[in-house]
Amino acid sequence: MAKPIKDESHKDTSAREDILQRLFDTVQSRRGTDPNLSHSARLMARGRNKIAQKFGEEAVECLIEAVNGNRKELISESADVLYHLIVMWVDSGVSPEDVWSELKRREGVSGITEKASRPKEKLG
Ligand SMILES: N=c1c2ncn([C@@H]3O[C@H](COP(=O)(O)OP(=O)(O)OP(=O)(O)O)[C@@H](O)[C@H]3O)c2ncn1[C@@H]1O[C@H](COP(=O)(O)O)[C@@H](O)[C@H]1O
Repeated sequence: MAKPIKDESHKDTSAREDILQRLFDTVQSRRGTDPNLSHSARLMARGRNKIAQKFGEEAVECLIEAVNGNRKELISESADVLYHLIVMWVDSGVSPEDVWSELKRREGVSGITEKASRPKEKLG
């Protein structure tokens, strides 16, 4: 039998948001600095397509580790994905608060309920 659903939305997530916020602030501070001294600066200097390509590559590496059941490597690749996602946010002018707000807006709404409420596509 499936486990009952628990509401976890009351839990304090500030520590998790903190490290991502700090990483975001660091990457943002690297914008326009010497690409020889900062990997983030080098990546942003190479442009949005390169940033997106690197994010995609890291995401694929991450899913390969998940599919293969390699927990340790999945953790490492997940950190790479989050770093490259943050570089993409900085480059695109998206702040962590923008994303947290969207997640907060969705809190408590089951994906199943949300999907069922979408307008049905007309056939034919
Ligand atoms: N979390 C990370 C992080 N994760 C991965 N990487 C780097 O990402 C690079 C990925 O290497 P790849 O060979 O895959 O990519 P590439 O060098 O772009 O090469 P190509 O694929 O284009 O050939 C490596 O150099 C990693 O060290 C990171 N670089 C920086 N950070 C964080 O960002 C902060 C600022 O770093 P700098 O911008 O370098 O000062 C650091 O203090 C860290 O907290």
